[in-house]
Amino acid sequence: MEQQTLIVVGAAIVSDGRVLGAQRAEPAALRGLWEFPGGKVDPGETPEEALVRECREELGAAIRVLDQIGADAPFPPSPDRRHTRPAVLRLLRAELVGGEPRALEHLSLRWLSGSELHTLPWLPADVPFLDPVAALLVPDSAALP
Ligand SMILES: Nc1nc2c([nH]c(=O)n2[C@H]2C[C@H](O)[C@@H](COP(=O)(O)OP(=O)(O)OP(=O)(O)O)O2)c(=O)[nH]1
Repeated sequence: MEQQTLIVVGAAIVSDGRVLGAQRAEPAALRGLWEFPGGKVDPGETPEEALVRECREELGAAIRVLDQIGADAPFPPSPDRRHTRPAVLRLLRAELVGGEPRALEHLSLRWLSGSELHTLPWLPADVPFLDPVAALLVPDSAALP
């Protein structure tokens, strides 16, 4: 039987021209790399519901999901085999509607301008999304008051 594709949703939360980047704590092979907050869509959940849940759990914040950025990007099984199904990363633009994000499960969080976005080591699946996300941001921090 063919395995169903695992959808991982990430949130490009944009506020004041910056996007929220999150630094992974685990697994060891991914520790220190940057990602968009989010996670796997659970059975019975829509991708949007999963993203709202993940942001509440990981950031302690409420978001509203807007539209999808780019197309689903396939990525390989996780190095620790926590998932072995074919997987795609779906990036959804979102806005904060409640609470200030906190690093409840990440090593750190940063609000990134367009130029800062490209200076960090991202998970490989995220790299193709950086240019379309940067287009939504102020070009660099110096441009902000
Ligand atoms: N959250 C998130 N995961 C990403 C991104 N890019 C990327 O390749 N991934 C990968 C890393 C993991 O292999 C997988 C998501 O796993 P996860 O551990 O964040 O998901 P989860 O919270 O649902 O995990 P679990 O502990 O319930 O198993 O997707 C991204 O931008 N955000």
